[in-house]
Amino acid sequence: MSRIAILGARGRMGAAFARQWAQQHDVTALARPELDLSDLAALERLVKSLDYDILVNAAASTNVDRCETERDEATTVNATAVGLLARLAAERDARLIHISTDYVFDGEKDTPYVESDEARPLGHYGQTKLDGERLALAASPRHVVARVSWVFGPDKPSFVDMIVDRALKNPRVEAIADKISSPTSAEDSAEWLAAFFDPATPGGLYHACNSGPCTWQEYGQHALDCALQTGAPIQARTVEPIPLASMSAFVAPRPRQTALHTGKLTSVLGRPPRSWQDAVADFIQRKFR
Ligand SMILES: NC(=O)C1=CN([C@@H]2O[C@H](COP(=O)(O)OP(=O)(O)OC[C@H]3O[C@@H](n4cnc5c(N)ncnc54)[C@H](OP(=O)(O)O)[C@@H]3O)[C@@H](O)[C@H]2O)C=CC1
Ligand SMILES: Cc1cn([C@H]2C[C@H](O)[C@@H](COP(=O)(O)OP(=O)(O)O[C@H]3O[C@@H](C)C(=O)[C@@H](O)[C@H]3O)O2)c(=O)[nH]c1=O
Repeated sequence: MSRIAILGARGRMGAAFARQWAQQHDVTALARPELDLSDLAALERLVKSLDYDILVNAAASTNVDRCETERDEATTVNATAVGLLARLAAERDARLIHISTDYVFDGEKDTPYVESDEARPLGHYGQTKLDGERLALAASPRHVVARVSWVFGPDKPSFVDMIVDRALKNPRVEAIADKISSPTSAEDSAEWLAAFFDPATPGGLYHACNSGPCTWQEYGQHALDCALQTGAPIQARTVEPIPLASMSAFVAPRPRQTALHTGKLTSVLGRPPRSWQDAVADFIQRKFR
């Protein structure tokens, strides 16, 4: 049994971590009301008062467009606070597991990114997350940075819920068909990341998403197909393709291709993460059960 402190415990990933790990471990789950990452002095006081072997940071400024305008807040929460957490964990010989993103990449590569590929963010969100990664990894070789992408899970709606909800209400739905990445089940990631509770598992940078790339349109179409199989009264059966360039509301530039290669995680787990299709099917079946 490990003593695990989770920050961001009411987020899409943090809530899944808290629920799953509490079954076997001693979990302290902290959300923004208890702990605000933008108040660095309060953060230091509170984290110093905690008892933990593993500190997990799933808190972040995750609104990609807002990060472009609220730049200082994004820098403090996604980078400076992470450096502080990494130092505090290292000082007590504990491991930090910090969650990062595919948006550290510029998306110019045509094949899935590996951990050693150069990161070149297009926007401030990606830049602050990259800065956070570097601060975390510099503080201790035992710390872990897990990059995820297109997260979905039962604790907070995501793109998958949005597309299914639209298709329940409308005869026509559309999604971006010229942007590629690798969806990540929050619940699966809780299972993978538990491998790092063992101090013998090497620290460092890992890509931690479900197996296989897809476009946003393919991701949405598969979610609709799975919802139809459950008998859900879906009106729109086809997700119509639209180009990324048509998303006029997007403030930050989005990378075109950020699928993540999971070979390094596979070597830790002894098996590849299951496919994104299986993980989405499982999620949709439970959503409509
Ligand atoms: N969602 C996605 O598709 C992706 C997410 N990621 C990364 O995964 C991690 C988890 O994201 P996810 O769970 O999806 O996102 P959520 O937005 O669901 O969760 C982030 C949590 O951080 C909390 N938070 C934000 N600012 C602060 C603050 N100043 N102090 C304390 N808590 C704060 C939020 O609190 P509140 O609820 O009060 O706002 C929220 O609960 C993040 O590091 C993100 O960068 C990476 C790639 C893709
Ligand atoms: C893909 C898509 C999104 N949208 C909307 C939904 C939402 O309001 C807005 C932004 O969508 P998303 O949040 O899915 O996209 P985005 O903000 O780009 O999501 C990112 O989140 C951060 C945290 C990450 O780290 C990235 O990996 C990525 O998943 O655009 C559409 O209307 N149609 C679409 O086809």
